[in-house]
Amino acid sequence: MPPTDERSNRSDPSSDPSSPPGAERSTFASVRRLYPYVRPAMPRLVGGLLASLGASLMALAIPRVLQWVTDGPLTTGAEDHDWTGLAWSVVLVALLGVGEAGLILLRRTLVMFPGTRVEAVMRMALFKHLQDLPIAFHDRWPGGQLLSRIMGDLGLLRRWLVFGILQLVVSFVTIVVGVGLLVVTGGWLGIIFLCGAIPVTILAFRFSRKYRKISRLSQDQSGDLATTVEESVHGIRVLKAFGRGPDALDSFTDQASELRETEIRKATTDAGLTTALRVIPEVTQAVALVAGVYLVAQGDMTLGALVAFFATTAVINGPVVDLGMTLSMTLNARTAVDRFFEVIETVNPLTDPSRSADLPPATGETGGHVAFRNVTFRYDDAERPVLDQVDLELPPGTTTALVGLTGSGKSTLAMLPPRLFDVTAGVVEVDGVDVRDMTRAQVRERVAVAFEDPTLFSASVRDNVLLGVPDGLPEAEREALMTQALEVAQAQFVLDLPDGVGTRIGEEGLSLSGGQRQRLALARAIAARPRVLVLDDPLSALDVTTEEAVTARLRDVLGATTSLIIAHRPSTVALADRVAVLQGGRITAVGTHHDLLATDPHYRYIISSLEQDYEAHDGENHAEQGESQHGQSQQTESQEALS
Ligand SMILES: Nc1ncnc2c1ncn2[C@@H]1O[C@H](COP(=O)(O)OP(=O)(O)OP(=O)(O)O)[C@@H](O)[C@H]1O
Repeated sequence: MPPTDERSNRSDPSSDPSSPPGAERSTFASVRRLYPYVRPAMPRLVGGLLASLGASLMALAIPRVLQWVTDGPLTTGAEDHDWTGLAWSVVLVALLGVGEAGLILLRRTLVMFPGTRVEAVMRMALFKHLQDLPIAFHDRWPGGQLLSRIMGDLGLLRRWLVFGILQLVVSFVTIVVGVGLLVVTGGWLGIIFLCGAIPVTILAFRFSRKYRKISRLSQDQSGDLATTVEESVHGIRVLKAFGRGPDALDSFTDQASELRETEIRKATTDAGLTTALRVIPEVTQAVALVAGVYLVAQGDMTLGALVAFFATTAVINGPVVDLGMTLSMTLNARTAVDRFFEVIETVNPLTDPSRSADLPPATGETGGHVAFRNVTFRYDDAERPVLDQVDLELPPGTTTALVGLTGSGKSTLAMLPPRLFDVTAGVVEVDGVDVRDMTRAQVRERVAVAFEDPTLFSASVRDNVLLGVPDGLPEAEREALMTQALEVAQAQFVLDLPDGVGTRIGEEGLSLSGGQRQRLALARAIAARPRVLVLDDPLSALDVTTEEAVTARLRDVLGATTSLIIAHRPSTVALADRVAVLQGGRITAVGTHHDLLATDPHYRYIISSLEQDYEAHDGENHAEQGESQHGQSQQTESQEALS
C-alpha cells in the first residue's frame, strides 16, 4: 500500500523543513521574486498592460459621449436639426468600441508569447536545479510534490501572467478612474457609490487571508495526490502481487476526497466574495438611482449626467465583479510562486570548489587510490552517525569487498567516493585529493557507480550504456567501449533485441528482467572507464554462474580499476583481493577472505549468515524456476526481454 501517512503532513508547509512558509511575506513581496524570470518579457507585458488600460479608458469614454449626446444633440436635435452632432456621436461611440476591441486583441497578441516563454524558462530552471540538488533533498521530497510544482504550478503562473495580473491592474485602474469620474461628475451620487467601496475593501481583505491558506492546502494536496499516483504506478507489480490494489484505491479515494473538500471550500470562499461584489454595487446603484431621479426632478442634475452616471457604473461593475476572480487567481499564483521558490532556493550543500583540483588524467593504466580518513557520516535527520571514524585504504587496481550486517552502513560508505553525500567529518580522498576539492565533473570522470536497484532511462540501450561516456569521444571509440562493457557485464542479450543496441527500452527498463537491467546498469558503469568503480551489490539478481562470469571478466578487463564491491554473496566476497568488515560504524578488519575466516569471529558470523541467506534464496529460486519451467518451452533472454 502506498505510504500516505507521511504525506498528509505535507499539506502543512511548515511541517517540511525545506519549505519555509511563504505566509510571512506579503503577496506583492512574494510575487516580486518573479522579476528576474519576467524581466526579458517586460516590454511586451507592459505593452499588453498599456493596451488593456487604453481599452478600459475607451470604455469609460463612451458614457461621456452619451452624456454629451443626451444633453446636446439628442435633446435639442429634433428642433434645431442637429443631425450632424448626432451622427458624430454615433461615429465616435462606434470608433471607441472598435478601438477598445482592437486594443484587447493587441493585448492578447503581446502577452501570449512572453507568458509561455517565462513558463518554459522557469520550468527549465527548476528542472536544472532538481538535477543539481543532492540525494538528501530527493530522499525528503516526494516526487509528486516536485511534479505538481514543475507542471501544475508553472502552468497556473503562466495563465496569471498573461491574463490575471493584467486584468487585476486594469480592473483596479478602471475602478479608481471610474469612481473618480463618478465623484467628480456625479457629486452626491458618486459619493453614494464610493460608500460601497468600504465593505468591498473589508471583504476583499478578509477573503485574501482565508483564500491564501486554502489555496496553499489545495496545491499541496494536489502534489500529494500526484505522489500517490506516481508511487502506485511505479509499484504496480507489488500492489498486484500482494492484492493491495483495493487498498491503494481506498487511500487514493481518501486523498482525492480531501482535495475535493478543499476545492469546494475554495470555490465557496470565492463565490462568497463574487456574490458580495455583485450585490454591493447593485445596492449602491439602486440607492443612487432614487437619489438621481430626485436630483433630476429638482433640476439639480441634468438627464445626460444621470445617463452618463449609470453608463459609467455599468463599465465599472464588470471589473468589480472580475476583482473576485482576478484576486483568487493572484492568490493561487502567489502560492505557486512560493512553492516554486521553496525548491529553487534550496541551497545545494554539495558545491564545486572555485577551481578544479590538479589531478592525474582520469583514465590510464592504473586505478585510482581511494582513502577514507577518519570518516564520520550522519544523515541529517538521524541522531547518531552511521559511520564513525572510518579508516580504509583501497590501493590502486585492487578489488575490495565490503561486508557487514544489514544496516551497518555499507551503501552509505559507497556513496561517499562518488560524492553523492559529503562526509560529516573526516576526508574521502581519490588520488590523494579530497573529493570536496574536486569539481563534480572531475569526480564523475573518476568514479562510476552501479547500484543494486538499476535505473534505466526511456532511451535506447546504446544511450543507457553510454550515459557516463563523454560525448566528445569519436563514435568508433564509443562503440568499442559499449561493446566491451556489454561483454564484460554479460549483457550481449541486447544484440538479439529487435533493433539491437538501438532498441528503446521501456520506462526505467521495465520491459527487461531484473538481472538484465542490472547487467545493463553494470555495463553503463564499466563503459565510463572509471579509475574507481563502486558496485553496490549490482549482481544480486544474477544467477551464480552469470555472476561468476561477470566477476571473472571484470577482473580481466578492469584490472587497472580500483573496485569497491558491496557483496551479499559469499561467492562475490571470495573473488575479491581483500575484504573490509564494517561493524558498529567502523572498519574492524581488513584482509583476505581466508585470513579473515581464520582470524575474525564477526566475519565468520557474517559469512555464515550470508551463506544461510543465499541457500534459502537459492532454494526459492530453484523452486520458482521449477514451477515456471513446468509445461513451458524455454524462452531465450531476448524473448524474456520483450515479454
Ligand atoms: N537517507 C537516509 N536517511 C536517514 N537514514 C538513513 C538513510 N539511508 C540509510 N539510513 C540509515 O543508515 C543506516 C545504514 O544504511 P545502509 O543502507 O548504508 O546500510 P547497509 O549496510 O547498506 O544495509 P543493507 O545491507 O541492508 O543494504 C541504516 O540504519 C539506515 O536506516
